[in-house]
Amino acid sequence: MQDNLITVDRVSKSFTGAAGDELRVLDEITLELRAGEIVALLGRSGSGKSTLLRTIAGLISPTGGTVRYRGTELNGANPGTAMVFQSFALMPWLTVQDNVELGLAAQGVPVAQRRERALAAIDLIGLDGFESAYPKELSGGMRQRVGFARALVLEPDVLLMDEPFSALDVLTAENLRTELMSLWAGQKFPTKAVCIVTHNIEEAVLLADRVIVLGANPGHIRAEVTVDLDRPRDRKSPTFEALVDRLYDLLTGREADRHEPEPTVATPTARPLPAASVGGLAGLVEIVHARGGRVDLPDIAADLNFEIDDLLPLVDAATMLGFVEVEGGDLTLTTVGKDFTTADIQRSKQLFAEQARHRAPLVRTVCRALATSADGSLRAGFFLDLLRRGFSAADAQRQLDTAIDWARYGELFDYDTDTDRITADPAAGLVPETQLRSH
Ligand SMILES: Nc1ncnc2c1ncn2[C@@H]1O[C@H](COP(=O)(O)OP(=O)(O)OP(=O)(O)O)[C@@H](O)[C@H]1O
Repeated sequence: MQDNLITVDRVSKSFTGAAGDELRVLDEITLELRAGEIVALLGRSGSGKSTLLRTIAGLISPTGGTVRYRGTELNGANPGTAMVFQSFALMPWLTVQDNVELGLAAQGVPVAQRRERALAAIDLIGLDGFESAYPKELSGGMRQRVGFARALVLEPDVLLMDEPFSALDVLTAENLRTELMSLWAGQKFPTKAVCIVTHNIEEAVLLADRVIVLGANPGHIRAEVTVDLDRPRDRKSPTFEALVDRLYDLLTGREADRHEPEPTVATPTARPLPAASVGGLAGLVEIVHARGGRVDLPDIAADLNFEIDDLLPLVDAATMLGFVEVEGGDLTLTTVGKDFTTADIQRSKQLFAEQARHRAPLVRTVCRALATSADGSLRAGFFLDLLRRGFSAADAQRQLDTAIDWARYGELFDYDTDTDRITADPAAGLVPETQLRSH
């Protein structure tokens, strides 16, 4: 049996918003990190990956449930972990050597030993000769090497990594991943397990033994997929591609066991609007049409050089509006989607408006509220206040911005910067014309 290092036991986490409202970010997460394995936490933006990783590191305390390290419940920072950050998080005024020594100094390790251990970590991670350099003198890839050395020098049982390659260019990221994997395969790697947060499916399949797929609203475990492929892994092998397809499916498909209401009846907080502009989602529908009405998602992501986080909101938006359907990693154009993309601009706007009004919960809610208003207009703050019950302030604003973008295109309503009000478009027929607010 594998040695269990960290246990996350029914962990939930809520944050308190500015208005005193509670925002649930993690919901009853249970998982184990065991010696000898690399685990990827895969999910879209906002699914709580970073919050979960920080909870494992003991930097955030859970609202419910416990995190245990070797059987002992955490009470502060997890002594068995060290973290590599996406942003590198180096001290600009310290040299490479001093940056790497920092954590050892905090642990009270004597100076001579600190030097020796830091030099070994610097050597291991390929930074030999850069000991006296300052971060600003290094390329992004070299800076992240310092990030790795600084974590590895602590010889943690579990190395935690929060999107460590996503701030690097493609080639640098690939080189660093490959090097990391060969170190992991060798005897010198000073940690027993790795847990990496990523929104990049291929990265997860490339690195991990197990991929834990997180869903959002609130963050929960959707599925766990074992990656039983020999290393080094070949991205082009059919088994690799099949796993990528499966993970795409898990990230885009509906969850049978969760009661996600249909967009036609859901409230704006139960089915948030995906962060997609009209241009973006219309572009995706156009591509699906141009490719014969059916496409493989991983293929278009690769062709367009898109990362999953860029593409999925567009897929979600097009699905919410009923323009495409998703199944098994494939996107299929619907009849209304085909009409939308082939019709003339006026008809296309009309179709968009009809779909948005019925299938985009926030657009529907705003339309209804405007219809019951005295003059077809309401303060934007009214909607923001309502949204703050289910979203953070920034997310509530983003939701309203998306609704306005969609409604403006569909000529349903618009935002008036002078008055800070949302106003029905006379053409939409939401309110009798005699009632409309005059400008
Ligand atoms: N300190 C905080 N206070 C309030 N809300 C927070 C806080 N930290 C995170 N959140 C919210 O929790 C949700 C999940 O955030 P988190 O960063 O964990 O997600 P993620 O999956 O890592 O996303 P990303 O890939 O965008 O970082 C988001 O809606 C975010 O706004």
